[in-house]
Amino acid sequence: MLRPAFRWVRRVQPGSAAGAFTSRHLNNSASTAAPDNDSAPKLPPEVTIVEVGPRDGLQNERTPISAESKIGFVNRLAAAGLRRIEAVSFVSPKWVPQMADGAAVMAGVDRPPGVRYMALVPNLKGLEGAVSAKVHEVAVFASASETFSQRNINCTIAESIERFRPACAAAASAGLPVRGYISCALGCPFEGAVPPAAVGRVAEALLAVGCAEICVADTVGAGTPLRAAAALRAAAAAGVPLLRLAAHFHDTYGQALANILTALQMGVTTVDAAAAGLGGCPYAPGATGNVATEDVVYLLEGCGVRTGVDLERLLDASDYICGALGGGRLPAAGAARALLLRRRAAAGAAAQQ
Ligand SMILES: CC(C)(COP(=O)([O-])OP(=O)([O-])OC[C@H]1O[C@@H](n2cnc3c(N)ncnc32)[C@H](O)[C@@H]1OP(=O)([O-])[O-])[C@@H](O)C(=O)NCCC(=O)NCCSC(=O)C[C@@](C)(O)CC(=O)[O-]
Repeated sequence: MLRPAFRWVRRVQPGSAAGAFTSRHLNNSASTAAPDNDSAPKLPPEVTIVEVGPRDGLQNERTPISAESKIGFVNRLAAAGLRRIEAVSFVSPKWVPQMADGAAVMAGVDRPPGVRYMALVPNLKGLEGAVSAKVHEVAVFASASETFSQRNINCTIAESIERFRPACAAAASAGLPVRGYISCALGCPFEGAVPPAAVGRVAEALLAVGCAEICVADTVGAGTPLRAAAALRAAAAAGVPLLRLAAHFHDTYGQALANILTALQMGVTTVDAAAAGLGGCPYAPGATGNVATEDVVYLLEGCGVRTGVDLERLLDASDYICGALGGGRLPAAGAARALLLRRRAAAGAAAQQ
């Protein structure tokens, strides 16, 4: 059984901010107010959502998206209250053409106080691009699976760590904190099951090269709560403090929210999500989108956990990027889809009056 390391509970009082949130977004037949009884999940009072839509969400889109649209998306996410946004990557444009305009995107985004932009970098060259673009944080990305490492960044896990070493040193000199992703931590599209011990080894190596935060990532979105807990426990046992662990779950098998609750009950307080559930990795066949930010906000605020995100403004961002992607794009499911459809129906009805 999973034993929560932390026992934070925040109960929602009628009329509180979280209560007001639920009444605006629910039908009369349902309520997300946290039950005032001992069966309520033990959750932290607040959670940081790292918005990865502009990078992980868009990198796999086949049709080129203009820098202007990416900038409009990022600015709306910041306006919605998201305070850490993975906006771009500086990777080889031959490998991921969609992300080739990272410098132009970063040159165009608003920089409101308190908003931190992050860039994904695979090596020193990428780090140099990120520093020039004046991001606030960078992320390197290793894998717990050898095959995925080869397919995604064309080197072994050990070689990837050696590439990160100079990049992390240069980031430290530039004053940029580094996040280290562990991709395929809950399973690999090529190797299948990934042992938690592999996650622990990579976590230890990423810490050793200077990563300040370790992000356990379910790249294929096939993990379940027990597998999520085992991977997070392995990273924690390798020496990563719970408050420096982040959870990144794709939702291919519809397990992401359950996995997030598990992570939060263990004491993790940082989770990744992408507006409108965008996403997928070009080198992870079969994997679909990230857990939708709307779904995470809806769940957490409904459980009395503060996210700082304004759901209406988040929908502005999702509506905007879905429009830019064209083809009548909508989130696949969940609160993200329901809320966006409801908003569009209301706008349509208002236009007819
Ligand atoms: C790592 C490499 C570069 C190795 O690629 P390579 O071909 O082995 O390396 P190379 O050093 O021979 O470089 C090839 C070319 O790329 C250039 N290059 C080299 N580095 C850079 C750079 N930073 N920025 C711009 N250009 C770069 C380099 O200069 C050269 O250019 P050329 O001489 O041929 O004209 C390549 O494999 C790569 O860029 N891979 C990135 C793949 C990627 O972005 N995948 C998606 C992100 S990972 C992910 O989605 C998972 C995650 C993090 O989200 C977690 C989760 O969801 O679970």
